[in-house]
Amino acid sequence: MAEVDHLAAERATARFDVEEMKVAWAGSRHAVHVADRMARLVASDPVFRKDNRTMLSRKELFKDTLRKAAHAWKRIVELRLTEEEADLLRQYVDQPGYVDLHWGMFVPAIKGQGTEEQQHKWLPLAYKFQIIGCYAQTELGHGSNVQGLETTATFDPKTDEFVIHSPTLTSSKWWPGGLGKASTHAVVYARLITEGKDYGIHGFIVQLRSLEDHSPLPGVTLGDIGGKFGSGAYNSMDNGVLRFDHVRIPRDQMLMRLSQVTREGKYVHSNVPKQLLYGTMVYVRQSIVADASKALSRAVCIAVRYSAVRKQFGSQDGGPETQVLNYKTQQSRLFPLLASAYAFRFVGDWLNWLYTDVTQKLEAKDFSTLQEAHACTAGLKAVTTSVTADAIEECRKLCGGHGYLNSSGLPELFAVYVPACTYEGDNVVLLLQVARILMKTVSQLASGKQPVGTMAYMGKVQYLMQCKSAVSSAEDWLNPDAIQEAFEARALRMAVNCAQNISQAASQEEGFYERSPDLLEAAVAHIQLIIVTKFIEKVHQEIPGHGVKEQLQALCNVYALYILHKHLGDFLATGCITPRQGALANEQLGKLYAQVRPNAVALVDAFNYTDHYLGSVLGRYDGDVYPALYEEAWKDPLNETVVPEGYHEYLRPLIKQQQLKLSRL
Ligand SMILES: CCCCCCCCCC/C=C\CCC/C=C/C(=O)SCCNC(=O)CCNC(=O)[C@H](O)C(C)(C)COP(=O)(O)OP(=O)(O)OC[C@H]1O[C@@H](n2cnc3c(N)ncnc32)[C@H](O)[C@@H]1OP(=O)(O)O
Ligand SMILES: Cc1cc2nc3c(=O)[nH]c(=O)nc-3n(C[C@H](O)[C@H](O)[C@H](O)COP(=O)(O)OP(=O)(O)OC[C@H]3O[C@@H](n4cnc5c(N)ncnc54)[C@H](O)[C@@H]3O)c2cc1C
Repeated sequence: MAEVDHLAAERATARFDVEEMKVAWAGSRHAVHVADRMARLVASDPVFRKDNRTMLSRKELFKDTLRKAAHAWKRIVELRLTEEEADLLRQYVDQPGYVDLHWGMFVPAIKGQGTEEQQHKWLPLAYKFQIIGCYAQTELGHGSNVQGLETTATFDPKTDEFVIHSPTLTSSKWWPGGLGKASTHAVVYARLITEGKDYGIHGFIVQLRSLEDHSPLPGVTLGDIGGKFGSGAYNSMDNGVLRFDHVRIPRDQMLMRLSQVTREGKYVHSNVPKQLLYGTMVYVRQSIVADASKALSRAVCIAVRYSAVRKQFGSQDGGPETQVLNYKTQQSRLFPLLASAYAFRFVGDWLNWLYTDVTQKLEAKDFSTLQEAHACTAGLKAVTTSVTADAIEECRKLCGGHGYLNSSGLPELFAVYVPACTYEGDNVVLLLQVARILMKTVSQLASGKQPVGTMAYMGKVQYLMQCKSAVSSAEDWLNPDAIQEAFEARALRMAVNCAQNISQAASQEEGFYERSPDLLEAAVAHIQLIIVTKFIEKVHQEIPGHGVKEQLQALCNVYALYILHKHLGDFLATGCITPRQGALANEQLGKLYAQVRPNAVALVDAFNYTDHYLGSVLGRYDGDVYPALYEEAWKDPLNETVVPEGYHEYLRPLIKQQQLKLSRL
């Protein structure tokens, strides 16, 4: 705890119990305690220091990542941490590295697509780090279009092996994290060819490097793909390139849970949907949604605390300067982001529940919710990452000039975060998947088929296509039913409009292609409806703690009315609300910001982030920003010498030359 709390006055104005809000944010009292313990464990360990990260060269940064990963593993083993604790510890280490892909994709791919026998063989090795794995799907020529991958896995019945080959330059695996330098193994996605027939993309476990000296195995060419956006940031990750020259692997290294190749080379597909092959991506997409709320809340925490500390311009009578957080423009830019952080947290929790539920159903051979899981994970991944990436940049601007310094933590957070809009599915490509499912659902309405899950509202088509909002005062917008109805009507009408336009095209495919920009917006409207709905449902639950429910209610309204205001064109164009009702929503939004203002600092305190995890001099808990900024500047390598290197070669001759010229005048 800080000795001098420059934000004490802010904390004193909070009208709710911060400790109970921590519980609401984390999900349970247990979750708060575990997270707290792990965060402090990391913060107090000098190996996990990260304040110098942006000053390291790529090689130093990579070595630092290896050191941190090894040390984290040592601590996990020494302290016998549970899986939950270990995950949190890695999160607080806060440096992207090969372990993210090992635990996040390699292990889940084997769990999801390997037979029990294969799991029994490979998982214990992975769990003990006797092998290190990555997920090698994307190629130089194709990422989004998975069916377009070119790597081949041709079965050779003579030797009972698959021959893995990269037939073209564009078939080189390109991007997999952990592949470049660290992984010994990969789950490689390749076209399965047997008995002369191409059966499409399947997963194979392939060893890449020697377990003795880490050198590439014969026929394997691999390395790192090069430096990436920003200093520090995602450059700690060894995203890699990989080519195979007729590399042989035993037949039983094909992941055979969904389909098999027999000893004779016969292809057998189990009676399951082929999309289960994409299961690892679905799993990671849902975890990326949870991650979005973490990244967004970090940026917002920095911007809120700093905005409370920073003062600009005085009162007209020469009194004290104004905290920039008191400017209405600052509030209208910042508070919707604060509300979004909470919204994403709760929708992330719900998505995690949905994913668990779908997984259990799949195990019982019930595939009925697969489409719902795909639509929700793809759509929520796309919307939450796009918003978060933009929001981090907005938080940088909200911090003025100091936000541009590395020591603010925001440039690195942005650089680390933006690829989330691309990896695990480009956001536009994913939203078009949602749109495809929306169009399918609309087309089935006429046949009387009742939509289910998050599409259930579309079943109210008769009502939602003609309903008119009853809002007649700003306060009416505080009614969750009014909000819910407006969002449902907007989403449905946008989808139906798209479907009608598509039906006028020469073919469904051509119509979809022509209308894809509108479809994107319809998909966003549907996903925003899900986020609003889940926030409203959360607030309806019993939430203990003085004032906690009231604050969450206010944030829920901020989120919904901000989206309504931002996308007013949609609501007006579809006739869901009138211009007057739009103006009333904006009026209410202003009142809500005033309600949030005294609670703002406490609302970000409830994220319970240590100064180490935040990694920002602007976001310090104690608000003592200026001495920290001043001190940080002196740590820059440029300040190691008073006179810079290069002075004698370039500056002195220049200055002397000018002096000489002047003296000749
Ligand atoms: C400051 C420091 C901070 C440190 C913090 C550290 C954090 C670190 C976090 C690390 C997290 C992540 C690391 C990044 C790792 C990245 C990994 C990757 O990127 S792996 C590669 C991912 N690749 C993709 O996502 C590719 C995207 N493309 C696709 O998913 C598909 O190809 C698709 C869906 C676009 C098209 O597929 P296809 O052509 O086969 O399908 P159709 O469109 O024809 O659809 C057919 C049919 O299938 C249904 N479908 C499609 N996908 C799925 C699915 N996943 N599940 C279920 N069903 C699916 C689709 O709806 C159609 O259904 P139908 O009924 O036939 O209409
Ligand atoms: C940091 C990072 C880490 C990654 N880690 C891994 C990993 O561990 N393993 C792995 O296998 N891969 C990984 N990837 C690859 C990643 O999954 C792909 O980059 C991603 O799926 C996007 O595919 P792409 O690069 O082919 O983009 P493209 O599909 O080429 O996208 C280019 C543009 O075309 C647009 N576009 C493409 N298709 C359509 C369409 N049908 N309709 C409209 N517009 C379209 C996109 O919106 C985009 O604007 C990683 C990528 C990054 C950046």
